[in-house]
Amino acid sequence: MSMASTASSSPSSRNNSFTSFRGESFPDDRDLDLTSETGCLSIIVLGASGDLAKKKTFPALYHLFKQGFLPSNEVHIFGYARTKISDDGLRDRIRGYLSQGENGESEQLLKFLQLIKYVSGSYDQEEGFLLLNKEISQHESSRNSVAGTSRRLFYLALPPSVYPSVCKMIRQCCMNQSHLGGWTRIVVEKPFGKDLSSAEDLSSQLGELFDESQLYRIDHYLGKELVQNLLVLRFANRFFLPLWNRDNIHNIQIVFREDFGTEGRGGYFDEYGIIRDIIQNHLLQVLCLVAMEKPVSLKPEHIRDEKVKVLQSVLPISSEEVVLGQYEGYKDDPTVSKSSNTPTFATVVLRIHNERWEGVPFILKAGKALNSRKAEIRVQFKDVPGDIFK
Ligand SMILES: NC(=O)C1=CN([C@@H]2O[C@H](COP(=O)(O)OP(=O)(O)OC[C@H]3O[C@@H](n4cnc5c(N)ncnc54)[C@H](OP(=O)(O)O)[C@@H]3O)[C@@H](O)[C@H]2O)C=CC1
Ligand SMILES: O=C1O[C@H](COP(=O)(O)O)[C@@H](O)[C@H](O)[C@H]1O
Repeated sequence: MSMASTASSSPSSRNNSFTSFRGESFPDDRDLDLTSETGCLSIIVLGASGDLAKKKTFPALYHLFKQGFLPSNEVHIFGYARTKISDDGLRDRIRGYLSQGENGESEQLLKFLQLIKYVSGSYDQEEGFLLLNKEISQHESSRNSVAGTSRRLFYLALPPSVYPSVCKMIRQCCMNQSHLGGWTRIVVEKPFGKDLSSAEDLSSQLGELFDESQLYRIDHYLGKELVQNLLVLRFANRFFLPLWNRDNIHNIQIVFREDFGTEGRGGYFDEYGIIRDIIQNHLLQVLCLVAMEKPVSLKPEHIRDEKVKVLQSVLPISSEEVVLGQYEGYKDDPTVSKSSNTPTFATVVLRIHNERWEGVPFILKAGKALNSRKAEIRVQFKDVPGDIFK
């Protein structure tokens, strides 16, 4: 049995999910907070010059805009990065990734682009962030918003190495005075750090600056339909329930492949590589959903608890069960170091030591610049006894 999600490579038809696992299907106690959900909203995309911003963040915001969730009289969008470009420069970069009307640019698209302003600055100096704060405050006062009553959402479309300094700058220069009913929230991307110690450091650094309720850790694979459907497939389906175990399943493959390379993303990718970029987060999340026991309920905490048990049952990986590779031409990308040995392809076999999965290999594979673009979960059942088909 194989479940796949194939993405088109045309910019305008890419999957632009903006859902974290705090989506509607997984209600969270924090969603019941009666903090302000109306009034002036500033969305600040940090790293706006980059790949994530153009391929996913701005297109996702555009989808929300088209559906009426980002009314022009309340919302303003700010892009922030070091690259020195104008407002129109940023609009030109993202325009091709936003779905357009049949006759060229729709009025809606033009209205959306007009909501976007760009501010250039560094990630560790006050100067840029003070300027950003000034722009946000100007937008708030133009909407007659009383200081402190408005909402500020900072989306870090940046390599994790700069999260601590960026968060410090936001804390120092750009906070909304939330005691008046508004709020400041921070969305951080995967990977969360580089290894265990950097992840723990990052956690404590962010924890010192923000309350947990202000922090949103995103993994966009959790918003994909195929991934969201896994819970239903596993736990609301009598057909699969009795089969989902070592007695019936021979192996499970969770595969991610892309038919394009890093394309100028070396500033982020080369420091992290395919394991941290894809396997440690997207594929492990999928593995957890495929392998976990039924959670007590759909509450995020209950799902998380079951995922943690799966991860705790994974045996140390054997080096004989790992393959690493780098595609030819990777180092020709000017943003990649000429001496890089960062893997762009990896296969790793994980073994889950528990009653359900003992002896069933979970084969995780991810690669860039391969011959097709697909994300796939392949469940290979055992042969039936007395097979007559060979
Ligand atoms: N690209 C994608 O499809 C997805 C990416 N992500 C995540 O988003 C984050 C950003 O990825 P992506 O946009 O692809 O990466 P990019 O390489 O495009 O980086 C984004 C921006 O960050 C700045 N930047 C890049 N490298 C560095 C560096 N070493 N130090 C400081 N600033 C830097 C650059 O802006 P400037 O120089 O102008 O300041 C760049 O435009 C990563 O954590 C990634 O995991 C998540 C999901 C999908
Ligand atoms: O997180 C990431 O995901 C994208 C692939 O996402 P998809 O939704 O288009 O499948 C990948 O290209 C990128 O390297 C990685 O950072």
